[in-house]
Amino acid sequence: MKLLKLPLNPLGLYGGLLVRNYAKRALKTERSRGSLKLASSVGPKKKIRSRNSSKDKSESKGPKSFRYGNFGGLKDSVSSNGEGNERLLSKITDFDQLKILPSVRTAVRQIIEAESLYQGNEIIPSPIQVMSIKRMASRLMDPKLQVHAIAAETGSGKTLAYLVPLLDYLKRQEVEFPELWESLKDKAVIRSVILVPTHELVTQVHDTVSKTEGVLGLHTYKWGAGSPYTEFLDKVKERIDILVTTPAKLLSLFNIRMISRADKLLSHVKFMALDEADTLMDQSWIEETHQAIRKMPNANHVVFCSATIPTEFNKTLDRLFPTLVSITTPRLHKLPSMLEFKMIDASLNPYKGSKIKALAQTLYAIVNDGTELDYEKRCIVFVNEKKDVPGVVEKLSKTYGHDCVGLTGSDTAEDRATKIKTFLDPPRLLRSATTRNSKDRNVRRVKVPDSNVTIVYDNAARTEETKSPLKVLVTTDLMARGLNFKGVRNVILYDVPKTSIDLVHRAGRTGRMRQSGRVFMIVEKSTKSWARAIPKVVKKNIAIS
Ligand SMILES: Nc1ncnc2c1ncn2[C@@H]1O[C@H](COP(=O)(O)OP(=O)(O)OP(=O)(O)O)[C@@H](O)[C@H]1O
Repeated sequence: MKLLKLPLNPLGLYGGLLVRNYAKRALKTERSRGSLKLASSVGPKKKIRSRNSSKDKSESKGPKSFRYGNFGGLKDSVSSNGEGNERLLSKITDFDQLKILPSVRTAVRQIIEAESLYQGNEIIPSPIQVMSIKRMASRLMDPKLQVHAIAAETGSGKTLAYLVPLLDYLKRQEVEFPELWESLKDKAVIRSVILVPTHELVTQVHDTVSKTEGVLGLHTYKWGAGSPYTEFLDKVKERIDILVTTPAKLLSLFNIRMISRADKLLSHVKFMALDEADTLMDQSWIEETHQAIRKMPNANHVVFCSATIPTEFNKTLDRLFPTLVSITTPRLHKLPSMLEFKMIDASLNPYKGSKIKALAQTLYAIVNDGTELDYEKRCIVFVNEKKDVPGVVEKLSKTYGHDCVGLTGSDTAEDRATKIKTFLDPPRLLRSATTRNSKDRNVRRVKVPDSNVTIVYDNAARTEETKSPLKVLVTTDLMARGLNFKGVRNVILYDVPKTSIDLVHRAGRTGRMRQSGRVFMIVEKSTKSWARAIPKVVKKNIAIS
């Protein structure tokens, strides 16, 4: 499809353009002083090329870097200014060294203490947090539009990487622009918006954001699946400093009869963040996302955030926002460093092609391997197709007796929230750490034939009072994005993911923020050639592209 390139104004203003592969309409973007005006021109509706029809370039090129799946599709992760970043990251090891208001620093520490499972001796900013806070602090209050794209590996603390600048912006606006603040503080306005793709993420991100209300006196609101309009209206009357919602929900503002001027509510939004941005800018989302962004024309800051930068997404952002500043860490597109990656070949004995048997064996190994002895174990099983979830759940529950739930987009929002809670919460302590008499504890290691899986039999895990129950969640990519499964140590890829993007996000549900984690991938005749290299890629710390 020919790209329709319209003239770029030397002052950085830019005409419309055709967002290839994603949008059906030309996006016409122009920028006036300090504000972003996105007006869609009714560009000719272009047929969206289906992703599978595009010949995957990596197939023709052969394995230049580690390309994976039908089409790798990840932008080669050359992090900008590698040298400089290394120096910066070695110097800054404390939030006190970052230019943020003391009250915001206090709020950040409270959030991390309340939420993080990482029990290091002191709280230190993660690399992406250092880089994004440092980068944005320098011109945070400039009246001109600034666009940033934050990208780092899964579980690296990206939420705070965009939230800290947002909090600092709101609080500095109050202090440095007192007249403006006086005119806003008692008004029905929304000051900033965080857009995410799923209602689970609305809840998760708002749980974090709401922890700032006490120390920073901010009014936050999550407008999720079940939130009634009347509740929203009550909240907005009291001013909403940070609204966490989805693009569709934000757009529904314009369908509420009781709100005559929804545009006025959003005219004061000065900071917007799009988390899991490559999803929000994907072909199935971009219409809504584009419209939602257009409804906030006076934003000073637009921050895109993701753990993966698909090539097309990168091109789209470059064309939509030529002044965009990308902030990436050297670990972008690498699987978490603490991850153990194991493969089970279902085509070999004893599975003889049965993936469900391979899955059952892996779960058996997890139950009996003596890990997480004093805690309830949890495992997430990812399948490629929603239609396969019930069958896998049925087999695991009925044939193998596992405590197993299935979760897909067909579930109601309430059911999804109930089912996922056990996996998002920190691990449940089963009993005080029982001392095991080491002399009668024996551990046997049995290697599963033709695989790199070793089953560790630990008798301490098998006696009734110390048996660790295992809860299993079977789901799809719907739950692979952004969800912070706290302390989940095991992810099983029942199907080989179709793309590198899916692989990175699924595997990234474990091994988060310097914690250990294991990924077991079940391969079969048709997939093992692709997948064979992955354990080495992880071991050698190579980026997946
Ligand atoms: N500086 C820090 N020190 C310790 N723990 C942290 C720090 N920053 C964030 N965390 C914790 O790390 C975990 C992962 O953070 P977060 O969910 O923001 O990661 P992410 O990069 O957004 O992951 P994903 O790419 O999967 O969305 C959370 O439990 C969070 O509380």
